[in-house]
Amino acid sequence: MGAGALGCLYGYLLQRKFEVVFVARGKQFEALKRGLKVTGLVEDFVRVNAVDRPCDADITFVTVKSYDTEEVAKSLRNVDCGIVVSLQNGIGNEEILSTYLGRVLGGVTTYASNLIDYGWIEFAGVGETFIGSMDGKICEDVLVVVEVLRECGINAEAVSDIVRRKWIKTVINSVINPITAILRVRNGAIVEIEELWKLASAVLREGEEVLKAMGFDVELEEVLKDVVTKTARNRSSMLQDIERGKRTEIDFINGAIVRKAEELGIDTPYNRALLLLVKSLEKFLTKCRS
Ligand SMILES: NC(=O)C1=CN([C@@H]2O[C@H](COP(=O)(O)OP(=O)(O)OC[C@H]3O[C@@H](n4cnc5c(N)ncnc54)[C@H](OP(=O)(O)O)[C@@H]3O)[C@@H](O)[C@H]2O)C=CC1
Ligand SMILES: CC(C)(CO)C(=O)C(=O)O
Repeated sequence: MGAGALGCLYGYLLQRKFEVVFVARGKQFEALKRGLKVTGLVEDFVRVNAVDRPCDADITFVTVKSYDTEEVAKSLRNVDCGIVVSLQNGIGNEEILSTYLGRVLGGVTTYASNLIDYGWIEFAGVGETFIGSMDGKICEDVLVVVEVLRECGINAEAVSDIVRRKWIKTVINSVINPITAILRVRNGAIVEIEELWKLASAVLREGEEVLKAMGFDVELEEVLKDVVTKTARNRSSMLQDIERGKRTEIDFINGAIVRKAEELGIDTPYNRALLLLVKSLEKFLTKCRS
C-alpha cells in the first residue's frame, strides 16, 4: 500500500515467492502498469500487478509517507486487508492504522531504496527488518510475516520491543534528517564538520533524555556515528523531500519527540527549533512554487 521507493523494493523482493499487488497512484501507477525497473544492488525489469485502489490481501505492507497514513487507513477499511504491517519511519503510524483497522503490526527496516523516476527504483542497501506487535507479544501474525519475508530472502526478525526500536530509529532520524535537509548536505557532513557534530550531539541528547523518561535507557552516540558513517554519501529522505518541494515527515519525527517530551515535562529546544525550521522551509518552498 503505497508503491513508492520502499514499497516497490519490498514488492519486488516479495514477488520472488508470493503474489504481490502494488497499490500506487498518479504517474507512479501509470509507470508501474508498464513494469518496474530496479537498479543498484540488482539490475532487473519486471512486470508487476499495479492497481490504484486498495485490495484484499493476506498481508498489507503500508509504505506511504506518515502524513498519508490516515487516508490510507480509512481506504483500507473497505477491503479485507489481512495483517497490516507498517514499515514506515516515525512515530504514530501504527496507532493511526489501529484506529481504523485490526491486526496492525509495527516494522522497522534499514533496507534502503530511492525512487529514481516513476516506475524505477534504486535498490540502495540491504539491511534488517524487525517486526513486532505494539503490545510486545510475539503473536502468530508476527511469526507469519517474518516467515514470509525470510522466504523471499529478506533479513527479518520477530521482536518483542518494536516500540523501543521505532523510537530509537526516530531519534537517529531526528538528528540526521532535519540538519541535512536545512543545510542541504549529505549525511557525512554531520561527522565531518565540527560545529554540526556539536549540534547533532545536542539534538541527540534531548532524544536520549526523552527515551530515558520512557524507560528506554540507551546511549546512542556510537549508533549515530555508525549510521552517519555508513550512509555518509546519502542524501537523507528529508533532504530529498525538500529538494523535490514535497512535504516531509518532520511532524512524525522531531514533532513526535517534542510532543512526547511535553507530555513528560522535558524541554527539547533543539528539537523544537529544527521542527519549526523544517516546517518553515516546507511553507517557504510551497510559496516559491506557487
Ligand atoms: N525509502 C527508504 O529507503 C525507506 C523508507 N522508509 C519509510 O517508508 C515510508 C515510505 O517511504 P518512501 O518509499 O521512501 O516514500 P515514497 O514517497 O517514495 O513512497 C510512498 C508512495 O506512496 C504513495 N501513496 C501515498 N498515498 C497513497 C494512496 N492513497 N494510494 C496509493 N499510493 C499512495 C505515494 O504517492 P505520491 O508520490 O503521489 O504521494 C508514493 O508513491 C516512509 O515512512 C519512510 O520514512 C523507511 C526505511 C527506508
Ligand atoms: C538513516 C537515514 C538518515 C539514511 O539517510 C534515513 O533513514 C533517512 O534518510 O530517512
